[in-house]
Order: sequence, then structure tokens, then C-alpha cells
Amino acid sequence: MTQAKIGIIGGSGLYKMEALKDVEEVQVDTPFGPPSDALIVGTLAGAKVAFLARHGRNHTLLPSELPFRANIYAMKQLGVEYLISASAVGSLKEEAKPLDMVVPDQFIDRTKNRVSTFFGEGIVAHIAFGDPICQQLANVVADAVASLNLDGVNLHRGGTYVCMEGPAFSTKAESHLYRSWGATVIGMTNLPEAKLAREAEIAYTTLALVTDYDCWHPDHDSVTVEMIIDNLQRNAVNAQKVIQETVRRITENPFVSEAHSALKYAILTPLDKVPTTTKENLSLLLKKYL
Ligand SMILES: CSC[C@H]1O[C@H](OP(=O)(O)O)[C@H](O)[C@@H]1O
Ligand SMILES: Nc1ncnc2[nH]cnc12
Repeated sequence: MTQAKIGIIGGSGLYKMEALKDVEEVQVDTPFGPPSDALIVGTLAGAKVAFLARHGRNHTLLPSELPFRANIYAMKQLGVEYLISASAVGSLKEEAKPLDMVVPDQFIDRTKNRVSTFFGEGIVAHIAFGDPICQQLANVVADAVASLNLDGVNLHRGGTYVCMEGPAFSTKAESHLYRSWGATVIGMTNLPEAKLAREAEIAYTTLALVTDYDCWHPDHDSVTVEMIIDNLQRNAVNAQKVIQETVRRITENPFVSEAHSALKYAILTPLDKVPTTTKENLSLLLKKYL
């Protein structure tokens, strides 16, 4: 199968990477079913990358319907070691304005209905998740943003991303609650992805693209899709520039992340006691420990 060391998951508004050259559409199947769409493998800034539209290229999947395990496993099958997630978010802080970019370093889980582990079925593992983002990769993304001086875009390094279930946006009471927790942005997708990427020993970071002020802000109407569509499109243009610059920087300076050995001390079950089917389904994750 075609290989790529860098993966990109595009969220709302980012369904395609325009600058990708020599594009190949790869239909990947995984032990967890098919991913959200075909993976698009191509060359970006001289490097092979794999792009996946998180909600499908026509945005047909709800956040709760996303095949998170298949998406991450498919990236692993292609050999991805660094994964950049571009995601639309609402802002929970005055200073993070629509069109700004946030590179968060923490998450709060408010999801209710997601499978966010590869383990179970006879194998138990507990990954460390105190630092859910690969800080080295986050720094590369943030430095890429800073170097580009994008018009009207401020960069916010660090911050907490609240991951809610959706698909309805938050109530005002919830939005104020998350603000009282000190959270920075809110979205519906990145936490399960970050957990699964860590279990798959892939370095993961989020490029959060602010589209709105959620519903807490007294001077802005509560968020609706109609009101953010324009920002989604403008963010998608900027995100592609950032991703291209990030890919260039990773290729120039590849690095080893702690995420790349996240399973080393995480698996509790002796591997010779793991049922064969489970071992087969997780072979890509387990093979270096067998
Ligand atoms: C377009 S508004 C809500 C929608 O946008 C975000 O998606 P993604 O994280 O894939 O960019 C948010 O999580 C919701 O799914
Ligand atoms: N306000 C918001 N809440 C949740 N997800 C979002 N994605 C973009 N804006 C959002």
C-alpha cells in the first residue's frame, strides 16, 4: 500500500487540499470498518502526505457517526507518524476571535457516545494522556502559523478544547460553564481522535480554526451554521497554507515524539493471553511488542 509519514484530517470546511500533487485515491479497509472517505495520498511541499475528510468529502457524517477508530487505523496502515487535525471551533474567550487560530494543549471530554479506544476484547491498556497533544508537533504547527503572518489571523499557543457530543450547539448555561472552567475553544471531534492516535503511537496535534463565539458572547448572536459558513471557507484557505508550511518543516526536521512509544508501558495483559482475533485486529499496534 502507498505510504505517507504525515497525515492530515480536514474538518468542517476543509474537504480537500488544493496544493496536493500526484494525487492517488486510496480505498482503505480496516478491522474497524471503512474510514470516513477514501484517503487522498499525494505530494505536498515535497513530502508524501495522506489526507482524510473527517466528515466525508460531502460532509455526510455527524460528529457522533464518525468512524474514529477506522480513521486512525487507516492512517496507521499508510505508515503515518505525524497527524495534523484541522478543526472548526467556537471561541470561549474574548481574545480568540473568529478567523484566529488556536493550537490547544489540553482537552475536556464532554462526549457521551464515542468509542475512543482500540483496546478491549481481551486486551487491556491504559495510555498516559496527561499531555494529550504532541507538544513538539504543536510547536511546529504554531511556528508555521507565526511565520506566515496571515492577514487578520492571531495565533493562540496552548489552551483547552472542550469536546462536546453535539450535533446541537451548546446552551448558554453550558457555554458559561465551560468558560468558568477556563476553556478556550469548543468543538465536537478532536478528543476521540487524539486518544486513538496516542494508542496508535501517532504524534497528534490540533489546528483549531475559530469560526464563532459560540453562544456566550453578549455582543454576538448564538452560533448558527449560516453565520459561520463564510468563516469556514476563509479558515480553510488559511489552514491549507499552515499545513503546507508545517509539512515542509517536519520534512526538514523530522523528530521522535514520546507518542511514538506510547504503548511501551501501557499494556497490562500478557500478549500471549490475548485472543487471536483481537491480536490480529490490532496487529499494526502490537507488532513491535510481540
Ligand atoms: C461547522 S460547525 C460544527 C462542526 O464543526 C466542527 O467540525 P470539525 O471538528 O470536524 O472541524 C465541530 O466539531 C462540528 O463537528
Ligand atoms: N460553537 C461551536 N460549538 C461546537 N462546535 C463548533 N464548531 C464550530 N463552532 C462550534
